[in-house]
Amino acid sequence: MIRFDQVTKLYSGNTRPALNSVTLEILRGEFVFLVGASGSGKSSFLRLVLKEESPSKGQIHVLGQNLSRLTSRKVPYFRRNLGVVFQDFRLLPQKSVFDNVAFSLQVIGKSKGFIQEAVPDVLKMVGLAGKTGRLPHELSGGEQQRVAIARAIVNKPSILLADEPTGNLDPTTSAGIMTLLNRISAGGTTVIMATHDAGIVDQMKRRVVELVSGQIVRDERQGGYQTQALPVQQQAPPPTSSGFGVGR
Ligand SMILES: Nc1ncnc2c1ncn2[C@@H]1O[C@H](COP(=O)(O)OP(=O)(O)OP(=O)(O)O)[C@@H](O)[C@H]1O
Repeated sequence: MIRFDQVTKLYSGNTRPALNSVTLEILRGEFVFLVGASGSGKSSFLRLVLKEESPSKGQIHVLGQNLSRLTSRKVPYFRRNLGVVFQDFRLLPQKSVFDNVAFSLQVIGKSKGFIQEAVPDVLKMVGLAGKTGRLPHELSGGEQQRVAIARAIVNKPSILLADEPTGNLDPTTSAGIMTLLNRISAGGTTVIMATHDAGIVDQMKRRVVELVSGQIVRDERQGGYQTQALPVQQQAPPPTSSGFGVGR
């Protein structure tokens, strides 16, 4: 579904690559958390999947296509298979909830009939059936993110990329958004979510890929936000010790 083969991304003017020889495969239907400090390369990874950026070295395959062979004319068609959600929602402020979602279908030429059916369906799925006429500023942050998610999934993409989707939300609202993303994943969509939210990652117990300075340092099946393998060792002292042997 998504394959990175020794992908390096060096932005012009930088001396250190944002991604450094990253090799990774993500299968259909997986839910993957991308974690790592600010600047470790998470957003760059997502932008490369979307072909918003091109790698400096290495190959990327998404949905069976080698992205280096995808001509710029074909990129908009390719992106129809991918939904994207951001931390700051990025809704159109003058358009209603309905129109924000409908707009993404209008621009790809969907018929009026299709839009009239698909938009209410997806708004119901994200729990906004009663708020279709509101403007974004008349919604809470969590509701705005639900609109953004509805917009991202209304065309039934195979892959949903989420860049810190809970970054602006309180823990309870974030939990609601995660329930929604979980449901989308259960429907067969591959979800890749970059996050700094340790609580969410620890709770979900999904695949965790950790980046440090553009390199993958951990890829765990049911991981937590922080590695379990590093030496935060709280082992019981050996039976003969007094129990105060730390540091010896
Ligand atoms: N368009 C760009 N031009 C130059 N350098 C960039 C560009 N985008 C990102 N970088 C650099 O690439 C590195 C990785 O950035 P990236 O945004 O991928 O990290 P991140 O893990 O998503 O960070 P955050 O958690 O803060 O969003 C950083 O050093 C950043 O300064």
